Amino acid sequence: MTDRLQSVDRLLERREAISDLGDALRLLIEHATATEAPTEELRRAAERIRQAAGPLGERIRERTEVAAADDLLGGVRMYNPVIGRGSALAPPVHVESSNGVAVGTCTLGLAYEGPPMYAHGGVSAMLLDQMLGHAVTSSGKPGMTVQLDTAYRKPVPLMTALRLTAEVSQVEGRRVTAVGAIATAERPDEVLVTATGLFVALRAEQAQRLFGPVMRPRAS
Ligand SMILES: CCCCCCCCCCCC(=O)SCCNC(=O)CCNC(=O)[C@H](O)C(C)(C)COP(=O)(O)OP(=O)(O)OC[C@H]1O[C@@H](n2cnc3c(N)ncnc32)[C@H](O)[C@@H]1OP(=O)(O)O
Repeated sequence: MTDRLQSVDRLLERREAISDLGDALRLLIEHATATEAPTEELRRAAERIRQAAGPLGERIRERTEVAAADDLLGGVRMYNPVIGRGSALAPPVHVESSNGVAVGTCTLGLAYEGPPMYAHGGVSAMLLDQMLGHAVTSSGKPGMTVQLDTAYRKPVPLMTALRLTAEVSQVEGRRVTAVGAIATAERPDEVLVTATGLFVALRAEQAQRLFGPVMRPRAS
């Protein structure tokens, strides 16, 4: 096997391990949010979790470093808080996108609760910001969100399969507008939340100023 294939194998193995750890963390968060276990059990669990966290903290990256398992240009972000399979914060949303259109699926657990039984409005906005970002990126003109307007029409139920959609609606020079919505998978035509986002493609000097350290090739 060539070195390159071996390194690809190692990368895929690492991503699989990161996803596995992400799954375990999401299970932990969901159980820790839903638990009515005895108080003593909570104290024991806190101690065991601190023990598990210790070794993970022994080798950590700086803010200016991209995770070794990520591929920025290839769109792999293992710790993104919406789509990252390694992120304890991410549902995670599974997204397919092309030509300015994105479709996502996820189910939100009790950890995302705002009003009882329903998603927090900030979570819905976060999901939609990400979805709009995918639509915009897949249109070939990636940018950063400069404005996000959300309209909450009906509450988003937890523990229910959701369907998220987004599409580019307007391109004006460096400004790209995208619109998106959240519905349940069962009733995709019943809109629960909508969003309109304005994205701005960065000028070269803006990209350098904001992302300079992570744009440099990794030292091997
Ligand atoms: C995994 C793979 C897939 C990838 C999928 C990725 C999904 C990620 C989704 C998450 C996206 C995010 O959350 S991004 C994170 C949140 N966003 C941010 O932190 C952005 C913070 N904002 C900024 O740093 C700055 O605003 C910049 C650098 C974006 C733009 O700089 P600027 O100085 O404001 O704007 P400038 O370049 O001069 O001008 C750009 C044009 O946009 C206009 N403009 C700028 N802001 C606004 C505004 N709020 N409303 C209207 N118009 C605006 C200007 O008037 C100008 O128009 P004209 O003169 O040209 O006509």
